[in-house]
Amino acid sequence: MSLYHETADILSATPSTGGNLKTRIFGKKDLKSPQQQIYALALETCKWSPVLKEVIDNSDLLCHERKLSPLLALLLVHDFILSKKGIALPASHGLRASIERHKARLSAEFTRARLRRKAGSVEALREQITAEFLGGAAAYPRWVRVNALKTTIEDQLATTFATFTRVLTVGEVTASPGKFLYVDEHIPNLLAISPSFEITKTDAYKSGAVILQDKASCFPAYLLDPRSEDGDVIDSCSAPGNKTTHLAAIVHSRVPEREECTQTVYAFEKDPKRARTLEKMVNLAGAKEITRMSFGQDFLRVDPNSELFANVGCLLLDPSCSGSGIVGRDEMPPIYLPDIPGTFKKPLPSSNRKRKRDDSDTGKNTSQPIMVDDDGKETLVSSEKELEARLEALSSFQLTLLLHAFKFPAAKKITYSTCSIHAQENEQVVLKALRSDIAKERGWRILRREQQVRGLREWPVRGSPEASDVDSEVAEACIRSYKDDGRGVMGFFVAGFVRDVKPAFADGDGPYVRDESGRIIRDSMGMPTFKPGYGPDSLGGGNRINRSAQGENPQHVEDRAEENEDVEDYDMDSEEANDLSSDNSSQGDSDPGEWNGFDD
Ligand SMILES: C[S@@+](CC[C@H](N)C(=O)[O-])C[C@H]1O[C@@H](n2cnc3c(N)ncnc32)[C@H](O)[C@@H]1O
Repeated sequence: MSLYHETADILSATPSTGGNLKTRIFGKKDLKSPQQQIYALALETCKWSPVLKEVIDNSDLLCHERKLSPLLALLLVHDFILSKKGIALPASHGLRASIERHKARLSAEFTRARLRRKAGSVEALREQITAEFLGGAAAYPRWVRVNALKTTIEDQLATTFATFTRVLTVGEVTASPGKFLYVDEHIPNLLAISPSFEITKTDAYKSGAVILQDKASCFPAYLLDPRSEDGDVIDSCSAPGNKTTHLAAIVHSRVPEREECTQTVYAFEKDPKRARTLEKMVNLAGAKEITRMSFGQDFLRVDPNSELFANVGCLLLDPSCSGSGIVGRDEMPPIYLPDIPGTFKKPLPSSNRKRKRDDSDTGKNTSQPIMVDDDGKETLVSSEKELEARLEALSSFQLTLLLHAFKFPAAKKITYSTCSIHAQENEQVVLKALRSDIAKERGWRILRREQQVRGLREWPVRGSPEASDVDSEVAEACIRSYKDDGRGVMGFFVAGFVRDVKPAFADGDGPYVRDESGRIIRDSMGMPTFKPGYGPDSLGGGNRINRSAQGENPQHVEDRAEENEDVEDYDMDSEEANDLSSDNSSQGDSDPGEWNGFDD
């Protein structure tokens, strides 16, 4: 089936199919065309559909080409008029011919549609259409993290953003159309720019010099504040890699000139498919030297007492969560279909097809909302009870992960974050962790507000006192953000934990016990550390290149990266591009396999 038929199928699926555009595409296993190409075509066609509908209706295309469905016509005319490469079919293909036969008429109608909108050029029309399409989302700026591994904020202000007008508040960025820019006051190297600007078309974006990352999503790495004296860093749940590359940039920025970086960022990602996205992002961001990735590795299976991690002083935990803080998560984009000749005008599909299960055939609307977590995993939540059960499962996994992080012998700083607004996944996990035996044994405490890095100490939105069991120190220490509160960020939560650590291997009561080969077999608490099948020892060392173990040929990774180039014509932002594989299931579904080693 062609790209156009597959995309039409996705867009014509009834609301009962459930899911938003992303989950419908990336959750589908049997697509022949590249998922990101289908996604970009579908999204751009929806965006342009008010104009394309006019062009198709006024040119009588569907009267002349009876075999074309309205959706197929929209998709083909989109590419014919707006894609640099035109229709992605051989010149002799019937579908392509059915559009190109009407070349003159379609082009003329497109010009008329542009002039009716008083747009002086196609570029001006594109800006107008993008702003209209963004609708409510236009209240959110585009957050752009300047990647210190590749460039500086000064360079970017003088090049990529040279034509922007600098404003003093984030609200001004979205208040009126145009090109506005705000240098964030809380997070270093972060900019907010007008959402209609097509940053994905810039060299800075394509080269990884700038990364699209919501402001709140920059909180964890900044709060963790890894310094050279903190040793190595772990990112336990890494894909698609926004925070991993942010960590690497912070580590890099602290290496004195002419000195080598001695720190390593270890990045774990349980889902092998998402791990490939992580790899692409790490490479593009120039973070490969500092980062060591372990593909398909469950962080819970990592032995904290392995020698490889003896120098790990910081851990960032950003586990799977309900994703309830994500902006625009629940919606399918509106699409305006051309009229079918000889029929009554079809009413336009509702502009916000809310994610409810409805049974259009029977006329019954069963209204069963679907919860999509931040990995794209879908759960039907038809009652409060089901939501509670889902949150309970997520929070128990999140707590397990946090308690596992507490076990790293040299660790002295941890951040825990979610893009959820639910207290069960946030303050409640923090409280349970603080009250745990391991926290008490190892001396973990909350990172109090006054101890936090300046930007986050000054960030005004804090944890909920009720959710923190009225512990005001914990509530103040927790950092939150809410969508729709005018600050232009997504809903997010982060808290930090700290403890004092004596010099390496002095954790707890005494030194480690090693076997003849030097391997640690008992930790400082006298507990055995080696379990067969766990940790790097089980495969004879942690530095093994693991691609072949997964049947992954490095060349294939390159090939896929090249395939993705095809979507350059479309506006696909990094969250979209990076979140290529939202189809994984995130919890409790892994083969309790073994250590896969790090990619070198
Ligand atoms: C919220 S996303 C991480 C986003 C990432 N930190 C970023 O900023 O780009 C959670 C990720 O954790 C992965 N994950 C879930 N459980 C895991 C585990 N036990 N070990 C390693 N990765 C895990 C999921 O597959 C998912 O990719």
